[in-house]
Formats: sequence, structure tokens, C-alpha cells
Amino acid sequence: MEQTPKLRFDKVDMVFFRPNQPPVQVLKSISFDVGAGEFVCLLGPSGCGKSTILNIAAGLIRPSAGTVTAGSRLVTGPGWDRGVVFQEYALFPWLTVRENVVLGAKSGAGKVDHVRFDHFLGVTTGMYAHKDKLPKELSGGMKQRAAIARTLANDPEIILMDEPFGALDPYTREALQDQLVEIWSASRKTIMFVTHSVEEAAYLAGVVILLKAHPGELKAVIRNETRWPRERASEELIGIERAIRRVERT
Ligand SMILES: Nc1ncnc2c1ncn2[C@@H]1O[C@H](COP(=O)(O)OP(=O)(O)OP(=O)(O)O)[C@@H](O)[C@H]1O
Repeated sequence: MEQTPKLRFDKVDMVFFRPNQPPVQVLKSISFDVGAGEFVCLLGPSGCGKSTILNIAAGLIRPSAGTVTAGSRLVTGPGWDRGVVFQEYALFPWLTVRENVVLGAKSGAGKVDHVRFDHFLGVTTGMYAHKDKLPKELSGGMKQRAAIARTLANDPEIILMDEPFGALDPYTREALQDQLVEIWSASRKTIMFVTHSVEEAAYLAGVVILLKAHPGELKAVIRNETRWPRERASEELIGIERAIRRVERT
């Protein structure tokens, strides 16, 4: 029997209405499934609607047409089953790392599970030593680790990531990619990850959803069966990058 996908986009359109300007169709008939435990990258040129797709999946905006389901539930707004990590770390600047993780979590006042939070700060993201620092005392990579710890502390089934490593230097970016892969392979969470880096998509994804712009339409779905551990710049991954670029050019 076929499993219910963790996330399903079914003929999703998005039209934005702006004052004194013609409406703009950003997404046109977007349909795809994300299976349980899959790592999917949304890839495409600037403005093709990657963030819009992610925001619709998060329930932050409603599509103009079509439906989105997470498991068996229709997405009508944000939910604890879906955690979001943005490019701009979205930490409260006046709270410490630990307070950010605790405040962002769903356990609510009086029911803070310190052991669980310390696990996500420590073992999972390596942020335990920095738990009492304010965001301004952290590097970009550390801020993003803290944001990931906060999302994981909610134990979402689906993690939606909008160019989470886009603002980081290449070394930090690779380190965080590897940490994310470790988290993913240990937890088998379902991840939908937005990027405009072909290399990043080829390294991380099991499935690459390639989009084209104006309006954003699905161009191709490319499966990447390369086994883990993957090696950057290996023949296999370069082959995947080539396949992606070939489709991009068509
Ligand atoms: N609220 C809005 N109102 C009007 N237009 C919008 C709105 N949000 C996004 N857009 C437009 O929709 C298009 C797609 O934007 P989106 O941010 O989803 O693209 P993207 O593929 O994530 O781009 P980038 O890679 O540059 O982040 C853009 O042309 C953008 O200007």
C-alpha cells in the first residue's frame, strides 16, 4: 500500500494583488509530493517562488488556488507539525540562546523540559557552551545552529528551511550542511530546503524539485540516489549537478 506523503502540493496557484498595480501570478499549478523522511531541495532562479512555496507549506500564507496537505491534514495555517528555519536567524536579540530555544518551544510556561532542550543545544547542534550568550555575541553559523535547535525542540514532523545557510561563509556553510545531514539521518525528519545553489542541492537532496520563473512552475523532479556518506566534488555528485544544469538550460 502506498504511504500518505508527508506534504502534498496539489495544483497550487499564487497570485499577489498589489495596490495600483496589476496582479502578479507567482506560482502556477504547482503539484508535488514529499515522502516521509525525504530530504527535498527546492531549486530555481531568484523570483521563481521558492520562498512562496515554503511559506504556503508553513501556513503563513494561503494559496490563491489548489490545496496543500501535511500528512492527512489540510494546511490552513501554521502548526507544530511544521517547523520553519529562515535565512535571517529570527532569534529574539534580548534573550540568551537557551531562552530563545525555550521561548520558541511549544511546551508552554511551567512545563519546560530542560533535559530535552539541553540535548538539542548540546548533542544535536553543539551550542551548549554558548547557551547563555546573547545573539549579538554569536557568529552567523552559531545563530543558525541556535535557530535549528529551537525548531528541533518542538519535534516537528516536517522541517521547512528557507535558504538557511545562504548568508554564511563557505566553510561554515559546509559544516552546517553536514550537521543538518547528521540530524536528518538520526531523526529521519522530512525536510524541505530552499536553495539557489546547485552544489548545495546536489549534496543534500534525495529529491531536487527544479522550478522556473515568471510564473513559478515545476520544471523537473530529479532524484539523487547517491549513497551517504557523500563526498563533495565526487564524480557522482558532479554528475547530478550536470543533470540539474542540463535541465535548467532547457
Ligand atoms: N507579498 C507579496 N506581494 C507581491 N509580490 C510578492 C509577494 N511575495 C513575493 N512576491 C513576488 O513573488 C515572486 C517570488 O518571490 P519568492 O520570494 O517566493 O521567490 P524566490 O524564488 O524565493 O526568490 P529568491 O531566490 O530571490 O529568494 C517575486 O517576484 C516576488 O517579488
